Amino acid sequence: MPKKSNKKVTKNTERKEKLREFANNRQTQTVFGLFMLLFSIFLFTAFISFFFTWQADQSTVNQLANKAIEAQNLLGKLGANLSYFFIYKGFGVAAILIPVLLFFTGLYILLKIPIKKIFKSWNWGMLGLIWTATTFGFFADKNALIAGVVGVELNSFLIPYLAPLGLIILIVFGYATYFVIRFKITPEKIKGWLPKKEDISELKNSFKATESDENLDDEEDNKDSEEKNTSINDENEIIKEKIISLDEFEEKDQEVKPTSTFEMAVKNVSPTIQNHSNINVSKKEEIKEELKIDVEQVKKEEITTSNLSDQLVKDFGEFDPTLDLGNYKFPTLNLLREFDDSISVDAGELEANKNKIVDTLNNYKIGIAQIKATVGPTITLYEIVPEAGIRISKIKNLEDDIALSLSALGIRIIAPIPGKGTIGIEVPNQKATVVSMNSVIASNRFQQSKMELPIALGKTIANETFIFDLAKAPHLLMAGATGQGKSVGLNAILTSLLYKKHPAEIKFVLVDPKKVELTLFNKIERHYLAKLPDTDEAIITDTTKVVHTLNSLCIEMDNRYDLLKDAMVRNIKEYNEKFKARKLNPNEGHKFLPYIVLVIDEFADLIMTAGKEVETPIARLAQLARAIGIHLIVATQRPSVNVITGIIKANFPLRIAFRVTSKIDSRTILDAPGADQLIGRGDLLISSGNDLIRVQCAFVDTPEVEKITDFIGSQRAYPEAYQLPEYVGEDGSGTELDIDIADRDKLFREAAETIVIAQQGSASLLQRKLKLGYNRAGRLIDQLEAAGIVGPFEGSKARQVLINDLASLDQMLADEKNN
Ligand SMILES: Nc1ncnc2c1ncn2[C@@H]1O[C@H](COP(=O)(O)OP(=O)(O)OP(=O)(O)O)[C@@H](O)[C@H]1O
Repeated sequence: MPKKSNKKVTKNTERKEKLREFANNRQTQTVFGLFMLLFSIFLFTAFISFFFTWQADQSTVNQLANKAIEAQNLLGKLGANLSYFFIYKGFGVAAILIPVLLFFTGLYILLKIPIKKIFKSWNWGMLGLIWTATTFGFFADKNALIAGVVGVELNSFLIPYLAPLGLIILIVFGYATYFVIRFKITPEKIKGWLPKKEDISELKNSFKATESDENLDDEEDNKDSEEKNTSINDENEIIKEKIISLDEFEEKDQEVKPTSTFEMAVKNVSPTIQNHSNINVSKKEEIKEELKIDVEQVKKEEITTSNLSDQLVKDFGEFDPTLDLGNYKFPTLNLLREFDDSISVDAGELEANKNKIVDTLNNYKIGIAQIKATVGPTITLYEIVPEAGIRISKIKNLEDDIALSLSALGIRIIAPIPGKGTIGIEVPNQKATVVSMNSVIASNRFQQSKMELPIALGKTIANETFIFDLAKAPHLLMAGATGQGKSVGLNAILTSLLYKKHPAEIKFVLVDPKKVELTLFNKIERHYLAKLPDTDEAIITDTTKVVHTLNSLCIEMDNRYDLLKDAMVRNIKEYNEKFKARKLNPNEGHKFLPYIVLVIDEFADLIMTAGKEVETPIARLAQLARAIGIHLIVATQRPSVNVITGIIKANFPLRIAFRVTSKIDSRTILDAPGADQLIGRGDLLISSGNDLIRVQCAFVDTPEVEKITDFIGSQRAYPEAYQLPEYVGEDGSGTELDIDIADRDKLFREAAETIVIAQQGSASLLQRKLKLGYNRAGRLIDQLEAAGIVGPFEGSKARQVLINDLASLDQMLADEKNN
C-alpha cells in the first residue's frame, strides 16, 4: 500500500512539474498573452457596441444556437451575449474595467512583468468594479444597464441598513480608502501640493533682500527692547549680519564661500556672542525652523530578485547538452557476456601452497608467526607475519626460491605491504577466473560512481572492482609485451566510458597505426568520435594525420583555455556547470565542452616514424590539457626509454604495466620491478605515484565490442563527427601542394628517381633510402605529386607512381625545364 501511494505522489508531482514547465514555457506565455490582448479588444468593442444595440439584441440573449436570429452588436451574437452577461447581469458601465484589466494582463504576460503585479491589478480592479457598480446603482436609480445586477442588488441590500446618506458615506469612504492605499495619498502629500508658507516668505525675502536685516532687527528690537541695551543692539546687528550671511551660505549650498570680512566679523563679535549666545541661537533656530525641508519622495527603484541567468534557467531549465540526442539509449548490460565469476580455488591448493611457503622459509630459518590467504581472480595473496627479529630483505631475496618450490611463474613478493605491516606473497591460481566486463560494469561501485570519467579496469586481488577516474589521472600510459592484454585493456577502458557517458559529454580521438585494433569504433563515429575537418576516416591510421591531429588538439586546447579564461573558471567541470546554468553566452563563442579522450595504440611506432613531431604536441597536451578536459591514453608494446622518454613519463603519473619481458622494461614503465613477474592475460600492475596495485583486467572480446558499437551505431546520431579545429602545417603541407619548381627540395630529383625505381610512392621509402626525417619526406612526396610523378593520397595504400622508368622521368623533367 505505501508503495502505491508513493507512486501516486510521484505521479502527481511529475504531472505538476509538467504543468509548471508548460506554464513557464515562453511560447505558451506568448500565445496566452496575445489571446488576452485580443480578447480584451473583442470585449471592449462588444461592450461599447452593446450600449447602442442592447435593445435590438435583446432577442439574441440565450439564443446563441438559433441561426435564425441575427445580432446588431459589432461582435455578433457572442459579443451581444457576453456584453449582456457582464454589463446587464454583472456590473453595468463598470464592466468596461474588465477588458481593460484583460488588456493589461495580456500586456504583462507578453512583457514578462512578474505575475504578482497581475494579481495586484486584478485585486484592485475587482474592488473598483464592485464599488463603481454600487455607486452607479445608487445614482442611476438602480438602472440595471448602468449599474448591472450586482450594483442594483448591492444597493437594495445596503440601503435598508445604512439609508441613502449612510451609503453615500460608505461609498465616499471606499473611494478615499482606495486612493489612500493605491496612490499612497496622505494628508502630508496633499499639504505638499498646496503652496507653502515658506515659499511665500522666501519670495518676499528675495524682494526685500536689502531690507530684511533692518526688518529683522526691528522685530528683535520690539521683542527685546525692555531687556536689551543699545550696545547689545549694535552687536546684534553684526551678529545678524553673520547669521544671514551664514544662512545664505547654507542656502546657496556653498555658493558663497566664507570671505575674509565674514571671518573678521566673527572674530570681532566673538566675545559678545558668548555673552548673548542664547538669544542668537534661538533666533537662528527660529529662522531655521521656518525653512522646513521638503523631502521629495524618491520612487523605489524596481529590482529583480533574480539575475538574467537565473531567469533563463527558470524559463527554460538548465542547459541540457544531451538534448540533441535526447532519445539516446545507453548500451544495456546484456550486450556483455556473463562468465562464471565465482572464484574456485580448492582448499587443497591453498593448503599445499601454504605448506610450501612455510617450508621454504623454514629452510632458510625464517619462522612465520601468522599466515593468511586472500583469493583473487587470478592470484592468491598470502600475507605472512614473520617471527620477531627476521629481516625483511632476507625474505625478499628468497623470491626465486619460493617460486621454485611452488613451481609457479609470476610469484611476486611485496615486503612489506604498504600500510599493513605484513609481507605479501602473490601466487597465481592454478585455474584463473576470467573477470567479465559485465561484472565490473554491473558493480555498484561503477554504477553509483560520481566520478567524471569512471573507468572500471578489472578486479583487485581482494576481488573488488577497481575503478579510477580518468579525469583525475589525468593521462594514462599503458605498456606490455605483445599478447599480454593491452588491446583488451584499451577496449575495457573505452567500454567503461561508453557505458557511463552520453555522446554529448565525451569524444574520442582514436589513433590506431595497426589499423585493426580499433576499427570497430568506426560505427560510432558520428556519436562519439572526433576528427579533423575534411577527412574521411575518423580513426587515424596514418602518421601524417596523427601529427596534424595532435597539433589540432593543441589548437583546441588553446581555444578551450581562452574560453575558460573568458568565463573566469579554472577547469572544464566548472566551465560546463556555468554553461549549464546559462551564465555563459553562446553568442560570445561559449559552448558546452565535451571531454576529449585521445587514445593512441602503438605509440612506439609513431615515435619511430615521426619522432619529435609527435612527441612535442603529446608532451604539450600531457602537460597542459588536464584542466580543459583532454585526456591521453597511450599504449605501447615497446617500453624502451627512447619511446617512453623522460618528458612523456613525467606527464603520465598513472601507468599500467601488463606483463613485460624484462625487469628493465618494468622499471621503464613503473619505476619499479614487478611487471616482469606478471602472468599475462590481463594481469597488470597499475601505479599512481608510490602505490602499485595488482589488478586482473576485465575481459571484453571483439564480439562484445561489436555488439556495443552496433547498439550505439544503430541509434540516431549527430550529422557528423565532432570537428576538431583545422591545422595547417608550418609549411602549409597540411593542405596545399608545392607547385613552384623553384621551391623544390634539393633532393627532389633523387627522391623522384628513388620512387620511380622502386615504383612505390611512399614517404617512408624516402625516409629510409635518403635518410630523411618524416617531415621532409612528406614534403618531397607532396612536391612529387604536384609534378605529376606520384598520384594522390590513397589512405592506407602507397601512392600510385605515374612515371614508369627513369628515361621517362628524365624526359619529363627536361620538358618541365624547357617550359
Ligand atoms: N583480461 C583478460 N582476461 C583474460 N584473457 C585475456 C585478457 N586480456 C587478454 N587476454 C588474452 O590475451 C590475448 C591477447 O590479448 P591482446 O590482444 O589484448 O594483447 P595485446 O597486448 O594487445 O597484444 P598485441 O600488442 O599483439 O596487440 C587475448 O586474445 C585473450 O585471449
